[in-house]
Amino acid sequence: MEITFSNVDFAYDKAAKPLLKKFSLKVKDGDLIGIKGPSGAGKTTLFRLLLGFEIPDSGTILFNDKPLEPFQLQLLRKETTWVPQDLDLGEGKLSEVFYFPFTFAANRSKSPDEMKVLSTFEALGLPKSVWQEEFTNLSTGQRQRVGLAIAYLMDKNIMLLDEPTSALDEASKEKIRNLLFDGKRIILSTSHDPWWLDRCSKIIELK
Ligand SMILES: Nc1ncnc2c1ncn2[C@@H]1O[C@H](COP(=O)(O)OP(=O)(O)OP(=O)(O)O)[C@@H](O)[C@H]1O
Repeated sequence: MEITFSNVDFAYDKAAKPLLKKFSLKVKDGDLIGIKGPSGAGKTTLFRLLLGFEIPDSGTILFNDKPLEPFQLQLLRKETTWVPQDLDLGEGKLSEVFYFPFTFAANRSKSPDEMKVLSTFEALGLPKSVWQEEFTNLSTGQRQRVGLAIAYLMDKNIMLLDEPTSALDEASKEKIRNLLFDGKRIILSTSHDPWWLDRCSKIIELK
């Protein structure tokens, strides 16, 4: 698979200076991309453009060499998981809310049994006890690892990770990298974390 941003300009406020100016990037299977830059530089906006929530003012975004027309966008979305920095699964015990992302048609076939979920939690250093906890009572780092567990279990070819290590200790970071990075899928990550950026195959800096 291949994703290409070619000379993309984008502004939310069309009267203001563009947020992204002539942004170009080519990524392919096995790439682990780190996108860094100050808050507000447009890192998350790149994900929104890729998923078609925003449209470039000029330039093109290609998925497997084809423009993101509705059909191609649908194909891309099917292949993609986005893990936000602060996952919100709503109210309820984790064992109840965990399956919500697996209720969507594109993910239903990936819905894991409880044993698989708990063994993934173990691999990410999450104690089994969190399964019966209220999701909203989990720590930020635990919620983040739940999001990454969901991404792992969905097993998509493209992962968009927002600050994947921001609330994690070094041991957990290592576990997450080992679990998610299989050398085959595309991982696009926003990050301020030198530890994570050091392990990326390519770093993009937004000003
Ligand atoms: N839907 C929107 N409508 C208008 N402006 C927006 C919208 N989303 C983001 N912005 C603005 O665009 C700029 C870039 O936002 P973006 O979330 O892409 O930044 P970021 O680099 O991911 O920041 P952070 O590191 O804080 O997450 C910010 O100034 C933000 O306020």
